[in-house]
Amino acid sequence: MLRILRKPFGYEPILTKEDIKGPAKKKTERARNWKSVLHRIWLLVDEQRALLITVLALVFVSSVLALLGPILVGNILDNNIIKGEFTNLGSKIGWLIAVYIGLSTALYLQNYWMVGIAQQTVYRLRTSLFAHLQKLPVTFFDKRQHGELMSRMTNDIENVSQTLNTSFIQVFSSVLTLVGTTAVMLYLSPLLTLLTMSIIPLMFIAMRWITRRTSKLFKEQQIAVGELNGMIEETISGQRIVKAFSQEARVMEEFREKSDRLRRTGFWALTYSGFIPKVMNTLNNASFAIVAGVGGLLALRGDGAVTVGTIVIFTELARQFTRPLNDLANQFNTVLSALAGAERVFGIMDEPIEKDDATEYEDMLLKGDVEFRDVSFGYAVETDGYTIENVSFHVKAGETAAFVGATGAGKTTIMQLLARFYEINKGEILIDGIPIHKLPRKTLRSQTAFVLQDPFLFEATVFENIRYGKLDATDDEVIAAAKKANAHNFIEKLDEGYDTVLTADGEEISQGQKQLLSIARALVADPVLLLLDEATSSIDTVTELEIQEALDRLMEGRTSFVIAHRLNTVRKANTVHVMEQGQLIESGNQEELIEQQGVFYNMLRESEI
Ligand SMILES: Nc1ncnc2c1ncn2[C@@H]1O[C@H](COP(=O)(O)OP(=O)(O)OP(=O)(O)O)[C@@H](O)[C@H]1O
Repeated sequence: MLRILRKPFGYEPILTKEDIKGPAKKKTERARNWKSVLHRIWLLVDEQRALLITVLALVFVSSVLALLGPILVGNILDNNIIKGEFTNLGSKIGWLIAVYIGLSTALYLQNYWMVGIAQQTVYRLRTSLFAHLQKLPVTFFDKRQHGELMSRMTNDIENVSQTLNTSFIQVFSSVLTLVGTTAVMLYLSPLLTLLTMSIIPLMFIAMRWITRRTSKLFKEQQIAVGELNGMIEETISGQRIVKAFSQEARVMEEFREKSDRLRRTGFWALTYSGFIPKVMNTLNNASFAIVAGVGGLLALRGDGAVTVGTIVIFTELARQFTRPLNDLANQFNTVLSALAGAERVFGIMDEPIEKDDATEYEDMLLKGDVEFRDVSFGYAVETDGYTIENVSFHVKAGETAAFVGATGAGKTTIMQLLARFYEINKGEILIDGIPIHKLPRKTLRSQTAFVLQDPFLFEATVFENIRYGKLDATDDEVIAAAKKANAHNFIEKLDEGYDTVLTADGEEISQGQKQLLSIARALVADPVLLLLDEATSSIDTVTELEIQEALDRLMEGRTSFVIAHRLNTVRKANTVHVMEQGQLIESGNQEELIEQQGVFYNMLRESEI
């Protein structure tokens, strides 16, 4: 456990060292190949490269002007004020004003252009990543957590954006300023340079001392923020459960505890980090005092090695010297983590996309005759073996095939193979006699519709949600489909009818109504092949009948594959296929299967359908 930092504010050790530091390998978050990352960002800058080079030139100009200012001031002091020589003072002051106006203009322009370049580059990066995500196969999404992908899309891109916006210029100008300042200082007085620099090790020691403490505390604060946010999200989305189980008081207590933990960590993290500018200031002042004191003594000696002007230039340059050091130290981690983020983004953009090499049947209008011939498939064959094995069946155009079997038997897998979400390992799937891998996915999917158990709704109007199946459908077509799907009546009763905006989880409508919307969506799409996962959730009898009727209308004239949970559906199907552990163990129409007195017969008897 952590050592107790201090007691007075009730600070107590909360997390173990491992909690705060995290697993060792997570600590160094660096790009493996930063050169290639930089090169790819350079490519993304695209037609703005000339502007970027102009910005870099401006950074150079501003760094030089920032050095020139104090040098001119020193010169005026030594050669004009002290000597009482005022003839060229006016022109020198004119130059001084010009230098500072030039500096401000260069700084303004470099920031203005850099922000533009950064935003445009990040826009390109974000758009390319999103476009690439759309082309990736389902297998890619299987392997990754959605949260991780969301983080690529948001956090990583935001990091790159921040770095391009500010860090890029800052790092470049800091390096230039450091080099320039050191050179001028060394030229003017090596001794005073040494004295100015003597403060740097002290600064590093002080910074290290503070950051060692703050980084732990900030991590702890981050964890506390994460926990608090997680809890808030959970409580808001689970509000009903909280209320139903009367957990309000306990939830409030837990919230107070978490919020208090955040308060305590926040207090110490900010207190310690607040020391940084104070310590830097003190050390800067010390450096100022040393240079002024020693420089003054040297100037008094009057041998001309150090003049009053030199001291003024030095104190000004010393101030300029610590700022870039500070900036570089601050930017170091930001730049590293942005590069690592960019590398992760590029990693996704390098993932192979789902290619449609076959173009032969691009414009093919399907009839809907489907045949599986000894099809075997596994999600990860090498490690887990086949999920479905040697499956064969034939569904003629316009017929309905029902699939039944225990959970995990492989019914959904058959549907996914039909939509070509995955490629089969053995055997053949023929659609209208054409092997499925020769049919472009777009051709196949544009003539296929899914009606899922838990229909997915978008945060959009009812119109838009139904039109998702065919984007160019007219309002009249949508309404006709809704009527056919028995959805029209309930839609009319919604506050704004077809213009009512639904939320993503469709809270304002019932489960059954969601099903009706999803049937309307499929009707608008007017597919040849219909893949249907019948809902298992119990729905009131009236809605159930409406759904049945809507489904009958939807299935009419199409080849339908139904994962069936209702006897009624099985009864209407032309063929019923019973699956068990990835194999088709019985096939036939209902009467034949009952006659066989096999698995299907037993399922019926035990009311499993
Ligand atoms: N994307 C996937 N990656 C790896 N394995 C998967 C994937 N999808 C399904 N599986 C596995 O394949 C097997 C068959 O699953 P499938 O969803 O086809 O069964 P099911 O008969 O449709 O079951 P249910 O009625 O519960 O939906 C299961 O063991 C499941 O864990």
